[in-house]
Amino acid sequence: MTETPSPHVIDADTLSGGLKPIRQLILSLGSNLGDREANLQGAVDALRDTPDVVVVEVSPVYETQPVGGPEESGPYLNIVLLADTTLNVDLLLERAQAIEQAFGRERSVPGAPRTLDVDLITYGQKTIETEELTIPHPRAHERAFVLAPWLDIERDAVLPGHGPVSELLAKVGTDGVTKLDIELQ
Ligand SMILES: Nc1ncnc2c1ncn2[C@@H]1O[C@H](COP(=O)(O)OP(=O)(O)OP(=O)(O)O)[C@@H](O)[C@H]1O
Ligand SMILES: Nc1nc2c(c(=O)[nH]1)N=C(CO)CN2
Repeated sequence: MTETPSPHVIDADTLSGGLKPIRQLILSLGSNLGDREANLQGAVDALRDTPDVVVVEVSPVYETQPVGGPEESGPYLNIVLLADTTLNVDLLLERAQAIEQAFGRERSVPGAPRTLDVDLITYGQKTIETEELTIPHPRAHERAFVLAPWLDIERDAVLPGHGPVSELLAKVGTDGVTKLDIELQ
């Protein structure tokens, strides 16, 4: 008896010879508790130490007024990173959350002050909608604390589904976000 080969789907990874595709990734990092600068620098270092993640650009540091969250929230320091990765997006979220934990992040109410927040803004051109993850980040287009530092490191950046970051930032405005004279390594 001859065996019928089982049908299988050839995905993009298979077509590329089994090599995992490289995705360009935008990450937004924020801190408004503890030593905010040290928290951000530590997170950049931890991402640099992550196998299969190459940090390509680190934005200038911005001090930003808290958006949402409880009234007592203090100002944030925010940065944006551009990285290349071959990690799949679930592993990336896992890594981002492990780094948040390592910096003492406690999850309480949404928007609560935090030592470290790492948000995935884009993952290549992909659109992802699962229970754990929405990519592009659903609020990135309206957040000057994401758009301003992103534009600094990628002048022609485009947020998939929303358009050029320069146009989004012009719409949102830059009230409440101030570029600082701090350079992270
Ligand atoms: N693009 C994304 N990046 C990071 N987390 C995401 C994303 N999309 C969905 N999530 C989910 O959101 C959950 C809550 O994340 P978090 O506590 O960091 O929210 P937040 O930072 O308070 O608010 P916001 O999502 O508005 O930035 C996470 O557990 C994660 O599963
Ligand atoms: N300025 C500022 N405000 C926020 C931030 C942040 O990083 N910066 N993060 C939030 C939840 O992710 C909610 N509000």
